[in-house]
Amino acid sequence: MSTAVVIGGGISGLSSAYYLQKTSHFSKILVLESSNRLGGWMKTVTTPQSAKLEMGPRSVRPVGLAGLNTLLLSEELGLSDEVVPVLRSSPAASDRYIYANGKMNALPKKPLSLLTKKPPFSRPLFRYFLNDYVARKRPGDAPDESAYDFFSRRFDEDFAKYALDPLCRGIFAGDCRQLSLKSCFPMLHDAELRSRSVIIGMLKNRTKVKPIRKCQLFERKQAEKWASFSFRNGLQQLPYTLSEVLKQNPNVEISKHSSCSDLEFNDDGAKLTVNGESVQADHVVSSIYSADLASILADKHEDLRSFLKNIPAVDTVVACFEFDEEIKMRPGFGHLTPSFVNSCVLGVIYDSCTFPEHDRPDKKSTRFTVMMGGSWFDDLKKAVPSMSNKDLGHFALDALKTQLGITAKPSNVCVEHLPNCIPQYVLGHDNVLKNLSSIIEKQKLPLSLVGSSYKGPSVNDCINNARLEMERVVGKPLQ
Ligand SMILES: Cc1cc2nc3c(=O)[nH]c(=O)nc-3n(C[C@H](O)[C@H](O)[C@H](O)COP(=O)(O)OP(=O)(O)OC[C@H]3O[C@@H](n4cnc5c(N)ncnc54)[C@H](O)[C@@H]3O)c2cc1C
Ligand SMILES: C=Cc1c2[nH]c(c1C)Cc1[nH]c(c(CCC(=O)O)c1C)Cc1[nH]c(c(C)c1CCC(=O)O)Cc1[nH]c(c(C)c1C=C)C2
Repeated sequence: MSTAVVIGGGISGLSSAYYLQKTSHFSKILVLESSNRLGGWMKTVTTPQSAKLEMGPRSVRPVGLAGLNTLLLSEELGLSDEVVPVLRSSPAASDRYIYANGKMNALPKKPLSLLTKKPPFSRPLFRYFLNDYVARKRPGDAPDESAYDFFSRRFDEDFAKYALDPLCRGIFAGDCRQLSLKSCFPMLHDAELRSRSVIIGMLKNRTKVKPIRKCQLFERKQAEKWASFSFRNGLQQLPYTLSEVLKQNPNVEISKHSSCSDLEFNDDGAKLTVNGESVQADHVVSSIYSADLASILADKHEDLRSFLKNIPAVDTVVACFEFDEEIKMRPGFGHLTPSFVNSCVLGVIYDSCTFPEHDRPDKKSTRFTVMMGGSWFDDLKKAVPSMSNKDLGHFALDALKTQLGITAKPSNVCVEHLPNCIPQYVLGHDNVLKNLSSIIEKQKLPLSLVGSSYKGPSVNDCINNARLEMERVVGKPLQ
């Protein structure tokens, strides 16, 4: 009997177990989750009036191979009729704003609008794109470059400040001056190597994704032109359904309230300590934050630990609001704030515009999410010294007032502090990954590293990277 132990019951751990149980490579798969719920950062709170509040991710983009993989998985899990799509024609897909210089600035969405100067930018956007055409190219072996330096060099510093800076806050809750271009935006990095202009290089590299087998959800997404999607009961429905499907397999055991506190590899595989008891495994899949893995690894794995600890992560505070009235405002997905405008408040999501299906069904209401902290968590601590959920809620409500003019009293407020929730791919991240793989390979450790710490933070990345790694373990493609 051979056993695989998966540490962590978030989307990465559950997808790893799902892909593993498709083969008979292991006769037993044990998923350990330290908390009392599955899903990790994917967490939907349902209010007593049946509104859905997303405390973590809220939508998935069905683009690229990884997006297709999530559609395939959703269909396999029987979730096709539960999908709630956002169409490309919806303002929630096309309209995004930057709150800067005291007002809301719509990001250009039509090619013609690139020709005129649109605040907050000081020049028409096509001028930045001309810069890209004549910009100095760096050799392929040049040292890792920050996203900010790349954008300043290729486009303009103004563009980096007003467009890239908020974008990095809206994906990594991070500082573009510290994030690695190559690790955070590999497509841009590759485009520069391939072409004189990054924009042309990106356009050239657009490949048509084709499913390896019939996928009705993919066909629907193409026909209906989806920009993103969630599920009827919120995004948490995906990990919950995954766990329900896994529980039907007698070879899989999912154990909540099971914290792994020690992990040591030996000649027989691996020995784990779970709630004080010893568990033996032939293979270990770690889906937890890399520095948390470092903290449970035995001293003899110091080489591995030192690289795992080298991947920083940031905390965020998520504040969800529900107002029992219709709040009239410009439609869109939401707005972001550049760090020089308001370091603590990263941005606001207009949830009711994106997923009206998640509003309470019995009366008109409006939901918003304010995201705070990230790389500027210390500034948030200074602004809200108590860091109590109540005070953080008031601080977020103040931002809604200043940035959107909302003065109504919310009927529901849900605030959560998410520690180390977004790993940061800072300069040198690619080297850390190379070192980790090389140690695992050289020492033949029966260890898989999956999860948002390594090769992409999106839900799509987490699921797709879990599949790719499980394929490596079992030595064959898994569909
Ligand atoms: C606020 C926020 C908004 C986001 N928005 C989006 C979005 O809109 N779209 C998108 O695609 N992505 C988004 N993301 C990113 C995405 O949600 C995450 O990257 C992804 O959910 C991470 O999943 P994971 O399984 O890798 O890790 P986690 O969700 O962290 O799962 C790890 C699990 O392991 C458990 N665990 C930890 N230590 C132990 C231990 N020692 N023993 C046992 N169990 C342990 C934890 O309790 C947890 O359940 C967002 C993330 C955040 C935080
Ligand atoms: C704390 C602020 C954050 C907001 N979203 C995230 C954080 C950390 C995390 C996140 N958001 C997206 C992804 C997936 C990226 C992908 O490759 O699919 C992650 C990890 C999606 C996303 N959200 C925004 C953008 C521009 C993107 C990229 C993909 C896309 O174009 O849809 C915008 C955005 N995010 C946040 C806000 C307030 C916001 C506003 C417009 C919050």
